[in-house]
Amino acid sequence: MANVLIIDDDLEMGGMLAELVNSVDHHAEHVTTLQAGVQEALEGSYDVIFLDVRMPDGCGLDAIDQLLGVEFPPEIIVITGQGDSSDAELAITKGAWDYIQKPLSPKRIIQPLNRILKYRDGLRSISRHEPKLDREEIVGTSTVIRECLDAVAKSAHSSANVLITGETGTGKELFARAIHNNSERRDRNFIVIDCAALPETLAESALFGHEKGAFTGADRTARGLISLADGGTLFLDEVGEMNLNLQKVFLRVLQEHKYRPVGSKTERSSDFRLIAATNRNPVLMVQNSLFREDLLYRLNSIPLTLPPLRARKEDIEPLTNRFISRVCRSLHCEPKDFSPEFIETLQNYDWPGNVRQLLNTVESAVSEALYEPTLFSKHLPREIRIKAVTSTIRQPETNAAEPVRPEREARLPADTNELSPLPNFKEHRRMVMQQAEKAYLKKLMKATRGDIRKSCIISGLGRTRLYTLLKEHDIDRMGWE
Ligand SMILES: Nc1ncnc2c1ncn2[C@@H]1O[C@H](COP(=O)(O)OP(=O)(O)OP(=O)(O)O)[C@@H](O)[C@H]1O
Repeated sequence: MANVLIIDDDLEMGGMLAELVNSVDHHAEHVTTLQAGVQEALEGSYDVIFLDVRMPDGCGLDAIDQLLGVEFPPEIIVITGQGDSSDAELAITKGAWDYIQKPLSPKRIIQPLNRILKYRDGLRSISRHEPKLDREEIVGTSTVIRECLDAVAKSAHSSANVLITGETGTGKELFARAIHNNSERRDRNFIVIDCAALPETLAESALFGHEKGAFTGADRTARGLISLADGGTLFLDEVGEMNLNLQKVFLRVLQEHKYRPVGSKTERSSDFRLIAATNRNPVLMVQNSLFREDLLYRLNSIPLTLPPLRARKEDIEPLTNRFISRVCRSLHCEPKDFSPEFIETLQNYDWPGNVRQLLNTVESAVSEALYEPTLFSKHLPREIRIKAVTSTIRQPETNAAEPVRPEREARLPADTNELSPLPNFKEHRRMVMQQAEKAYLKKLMKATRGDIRKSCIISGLGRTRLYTLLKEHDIDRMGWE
C-alpha cells in the first residue's frame, strides 16, 4: 500500500483524486494549502505527492525542494490546469517525477502511481544494501546540495581522490570530513594540511617527517603528516596555493604512496585517501602555468563543486535556524525566533563569504538582540541591510518592448524625439550585459565542448545557474560543433 498526499486547493478535484487512490487500496490524504502540504509531507511518510501548481498561498513548483527535503523523499507528480513548457522543465529539473495537465483520467493517475511504487520497491532493496549517509552538520534541502550529498555518499564508498572546488566558506572542509566520516577510514585520522600556511622551507619535513639530526634543530625523529594519515584521509586544503616545487614532490607521493622522511635513506609507504580543496579555478591555473596539469588530473578523479549560497537561497532559512540554535546554546540564552523580514533580508543579500559569513552574521545578530526574543532585520549589520535593500530596488529593469509611458513622454523636451531610437541608459546597460553574457556562455561551451562540470569549474557558476543562463540565452550546449 502506498501513502499518497494530494495538495490541491480544488476540493472537488482533490476529493476525486483521493477517492480514486483509496479505491485501488492505497491511502490518500488531501490538503488544500501549500503550507499544510509541506507540513504534512515533512511529518508524514509519503510515497507519492500530487501537487497542484496554482495554490492560494503560492506556486506549487516553489515548494518542491521542501517536499523533497526528507530522508526518503516522495515522488512528486505535478498537476496543472494550464500546461506551460518552462514550468514543466522547471518541475523536472527540480526533481519531479512527471508533469501532467488536467483533465485527469483514472488511467493517467493509476498508471504512474503503479510505476512509482515499482521504482520505489527497487530503491528500497538497493538502500537495504547501501549504508546510509550521515550528513554530519551539513544543512540544506536545495537540489544542488542534495546532488552534492549524493556525490559524498558515492565518494565515501570509493578510495579515489576527490577535488572539492567552491568559493570560500561554501563548506569544502565540512564536506571533506563528511566523506571521511562516512568511509571505512572513519576510525583513522583525518589529517588537514593547509597548503597556504605551509612554509616552503619546512614543507618537506612537515609532510614527510624527519630523522634525528637531519637539520639544525632536529633533535629527535618526528613523524610527518603523510605518515599520520596512514589508513585515514589526507585533506589538502587550499591546494591551489601549493608552490610548483612542492607540487612536483607531491605528485610522486600520490602516484606511489611512498615518501622519504628528511634525512632518511629508506622509503616508507602510507595508505592515505586524498581529498583536496580549492577556491581557485584549477583549470585556469593550469592554463596560466600555475598548477601542474598532471597533478590536477590525479587530484580530480572525483570532482565535487559546492555551489555558492546565493545560488541556493532556499537553504538560507534552514541554515539560519540551525545557526541560531547553535549560537543561543553557546551563549546560554533561550532560543530566539525570527521575523519573516529577517529571513527576507538574508535572502536578498549575495553572501560573498557564503555559509561562513551567514554564520558570523547570525552570531552578530544574536549578540545584538541578546535580551530580545525575536530577531528582526534591524539586528543585522548595516552593510547587509543596505545591500539587501538596494538589490531589491535594482530588480525591475525597464523592458525594451514596453512603450514609453505617456506621463514620461509628456515630460520629454521636443528635440528629444530625434534621440528616440536610443534606449535609456538602464536599458542600454541591460542589453549590453545580455550580449556579454551570451558571448561568454558561447565561448565557455566551445572551450569545454559542452562539458557542464568543466564549465562550472571555469566559470565559477553552479550547475543550476549555468543551466538557467543557457536556457535564458537559448544556447545549445553542443551548438559549438
Ligand atoms: N551546508 C552547510 N551546513 C552547515 N554548516 C555549513 C555548511 N556549509 C558550511 N558550513 C559552515 O560554514 C563554515 C565554513 O565552512 P568550511 O570551513 O567547510 O568552508 P570552506 O569552503 O572550506 O572555506 P575556505 O575556502 O575559506 O577554507 C563552517 O563553520 C561550516 O561548518
